[in-house]
Amino acid sequence: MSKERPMFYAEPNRRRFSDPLAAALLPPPDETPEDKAIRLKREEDAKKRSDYIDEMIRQEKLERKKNKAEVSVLLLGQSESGKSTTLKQFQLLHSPSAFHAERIAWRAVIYLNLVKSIRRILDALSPEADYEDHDDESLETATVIISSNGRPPSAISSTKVPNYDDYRQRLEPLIELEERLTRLLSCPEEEEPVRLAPNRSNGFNALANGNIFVGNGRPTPTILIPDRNHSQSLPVSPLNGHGSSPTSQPSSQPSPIGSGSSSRSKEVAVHTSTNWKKAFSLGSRSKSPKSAHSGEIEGWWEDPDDPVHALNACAPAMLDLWRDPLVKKRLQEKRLRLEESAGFYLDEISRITAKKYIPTDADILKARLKTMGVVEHTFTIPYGNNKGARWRIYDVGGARNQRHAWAPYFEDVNAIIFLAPISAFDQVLTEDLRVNRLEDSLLLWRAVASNKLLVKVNIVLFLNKCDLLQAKLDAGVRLNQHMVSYGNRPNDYESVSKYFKNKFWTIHYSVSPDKERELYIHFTSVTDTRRTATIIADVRDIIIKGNLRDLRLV
Ligand SMILES: Nc1nc2c(ncn2[C@@H]2O[C@H](COP(=O)(O)OP(=O)(O)OP(=O)(O)O)[C@@H](O)[C@H]2O)c(=O)[nH]1
Ligand SMILES: [Mg+2]
Repeated sequence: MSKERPMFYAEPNRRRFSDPLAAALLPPPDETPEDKAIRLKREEDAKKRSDYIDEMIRQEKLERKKNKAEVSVLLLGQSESGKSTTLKQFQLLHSPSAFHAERIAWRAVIYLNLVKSIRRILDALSPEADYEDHDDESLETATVIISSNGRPPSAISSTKVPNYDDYRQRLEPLIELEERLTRLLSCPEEEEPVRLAPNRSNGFNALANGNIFVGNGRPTPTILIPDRNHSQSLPVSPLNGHGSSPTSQPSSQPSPIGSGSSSRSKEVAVHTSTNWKKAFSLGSRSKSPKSAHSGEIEGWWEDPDDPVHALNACAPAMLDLWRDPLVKKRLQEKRLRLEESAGFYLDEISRITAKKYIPTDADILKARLKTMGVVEHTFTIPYGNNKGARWRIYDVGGARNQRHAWAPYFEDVNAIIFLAPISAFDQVLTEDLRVNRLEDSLLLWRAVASNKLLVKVNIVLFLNKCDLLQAKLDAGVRLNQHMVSYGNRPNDYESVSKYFKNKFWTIHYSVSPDKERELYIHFTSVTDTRRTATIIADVRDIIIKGNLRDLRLV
């Protein structure tokens, strides 16, 4: 029989000794056509199974690759555009335990925001304020509506507030409190100049100014607490003349606050590395003998040194001041709109000054800390059935003297979320009172959109502070008085927001090095958690898909 075997069987037969699998797969020599059909069917099924398994393995590899994918997102935009607030929303969604763990610590910032707002009001009420020029510090937290000539109105008020001296006296303890809070938050011994990136030719030089500290690589993350004082131009009043305060800064410390008006007019640097959040968290308080024995949790309200006591004692005076119709009138005359910033807390004085006050999510989202340098946060964000991609979100300082720090992040960033506060059309930059804030946003947007390093980066534009835009237009503020190009179009929210969207879109379209690059535009109010969560989910999908496309995974 073996002799009759055709030649082509000879080779496999020889292989039988070295390759048992090949041998096993050989068709039997006496195979009938029926057997052959059955065998072929069996082999076909086996191949199908094998292909299926191969496909599963390929998918698994793909999934693993996807899971390993890292996404870096840069938050850009001018100062007070809402970058840090957007970051807080990401935290709320994707790192809620870390957000909640820091809840108590935000008390200090909220107290300071409130106290500064009160001081801002008192400064505006002082008779000398009529002759005062608005300097940059005064513009920081309170919106100052600029007149059509681009300058804030100066001495236009006439309403006198008869209780002014009384308010000043009753609120005197807040001066000391402001100093203490600033000191507690700033940890001056750890202060050092912010190192900004080398001055590279990145298209931002024209938009940045001065104060460049050249350092190697990426800058040191720092946060600034904006100071709204403008007391240098004011004669000494009880609220300004706090140099004799027993808690004045010791002269050995590099004074971020200290005595005298000049120290208060400076901004205070707060490094993220100083753990200011820890300093104000529950766990940092030493336990009293009572709590040690009873196991009862001791709250900050039992600590006589906690700032809440001074604040709580001043609450009635703060309430009287904020509710006084003459004060409101005077603020109107001075064209100060405190509701737009830390003034939010003024409507919540009783709740915030309560001894057991715990900041709500909304309070934390409204808390204002100015960022300097670049702060990095990482999250694991799930996508589909994946365990999730590692996201790095960089929150930068948006003030002009911070913009040099952005460029080193351009090279390996996957996406940019650019924030433009469109409610700011009637405001000027703190850094340069000659520059309209919206104009600055448009210039900045042009620089980002045209940047060649960013040609492959997904860009998402948040036209932010839409809630404030709506309120402003409802209050009768006219866009065409600040932007002549708006002409006679209707001054309602729909028309104005559409106009801004077109403006930003046109700039992107005309200057983008890649005309095919998609631009995603959202109208946002990033302090609104529910709506922002939906937008963040959309943005997350866009960025992940874009990232996977770049990795050629989809
Ligand atoms: N009403 C309202 N307030 C907002 C909105 N977005 C931000 N804010 C507030 O505006 C202030 C500034 O926001 P931030 O997020 O600190 O601004 P930023 O862009 O990080 O500013 P820098 O750190 O100076 O670059 C904060 O008090 C926010 O609560 C918004 O959409 N609506
Ligand atoms: Mg910030």
